[in-house]
Order: sequence, then C-alpha cells, then structure tokens
Amino acid sequence: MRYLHTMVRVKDIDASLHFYCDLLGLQEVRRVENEAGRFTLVFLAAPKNLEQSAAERCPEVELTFNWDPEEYQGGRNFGHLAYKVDDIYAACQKLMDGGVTINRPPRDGNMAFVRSPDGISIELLQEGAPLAPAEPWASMPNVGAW
Ligand SMILES: C[C@@H](O)C(=O)SC[C@H](NC(=O)CC[C@H](N)C(=O)O)C(=O)NCC(=O)O
Ligand code: NI
Repeated sequence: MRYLHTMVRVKDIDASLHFYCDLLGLQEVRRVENEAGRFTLVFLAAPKNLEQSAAERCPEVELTFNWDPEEYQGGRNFGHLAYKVDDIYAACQKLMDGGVTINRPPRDGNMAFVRSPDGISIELLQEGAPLAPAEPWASMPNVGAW
C-alpha cells in the first residue's frame, strides 16, 4: 500500500491556488475538469516531491472545486497538512507578506501553523530551526483555537 493524496474541498479555486502555490510553494501537477460532475480537481505537489509525483502520482494534495456552491461543515476531526521547510522564518514571512495570518508563529523555532482560505490547518516544520530571531516572531501571539 502507498499513500497517494489528501483531498480538500475548496470554495474558491483561484484563492486556494494563490495560497497553496504562490504563497505556500506547492506546484500544480495535474488538473481534471469534469463537466458531467461539475467539478474540478487540481493536484498539487511540494517541490521536493515533484519527481515522485510525476512517476507515482504521490504524495499530493487534491483540491476539489465543486462548481455549484456548497457549505462544508464539521471536519473538526481533521487536523492538518504538514510540510517540512528549509527556512521556517522565510516561509512565514512570505505567507505574512501575502496577507496570511500566522496563527501559531515560529517563536520557539521549528514549528508554525497557518490556515488555508478554507480554514485547513497547515503545519510548517523546520528540523533544528534556530530560536526565533527578534521581531516580529518573538512577540507574535498565537491566533485562533487549535
Ligand atoms: C481522482 C481521485 O483522486 C478522486 O478522489 S475522485 C473521487 C470523487 N470526487 C468527486 O466526485 C469530486 C466532486 C464531488 N462532488 C465531491 O465533492 O467529492 C469522489 O468520489 N468524491 C467523493 C468523496 O467523498 O471523496
Ligand atoms: Ni482522491
């Protein structure tokens, strides 16, 4: 058995691609437009997973965009998508510059959390990150419940 992907339903595909690709750094590797089902699937892979994604279609995130608006409720049991990053401070700065709230800032190095436009929690992890440099990370509060 092999892990393939995590599917996330999104309300706005453009806003989601801006977040996941332009700001978080994932790349679109495949797209399916289904006229009969009235939905679009967009598969995303992290830069260091592109080779495996091309060969084995994993590991990926599958964004599902239903053309007819729906309300997506519940899902509290879903935790987060986690990505290992090379520089957690640079990753958080890019997200913050793009207007994304850093819900749990990398104050103690290593780990930070943000949320997608649909509220999906994203964990950023850098093994062995130095403790927070000065501002803004050192004094930035946690935002939102976990
Ligand atoms: C391509 C493969 O990875 C899939 O996951 S297709 C699964 C299929 N998806 C859809 O029909 C998308 C539109 C649908 N309205 C939806 O929101 O899921 C499917 O069976 N989805 C049901 C599910 O629970 O995932
Ligand atoms: Ni799927």
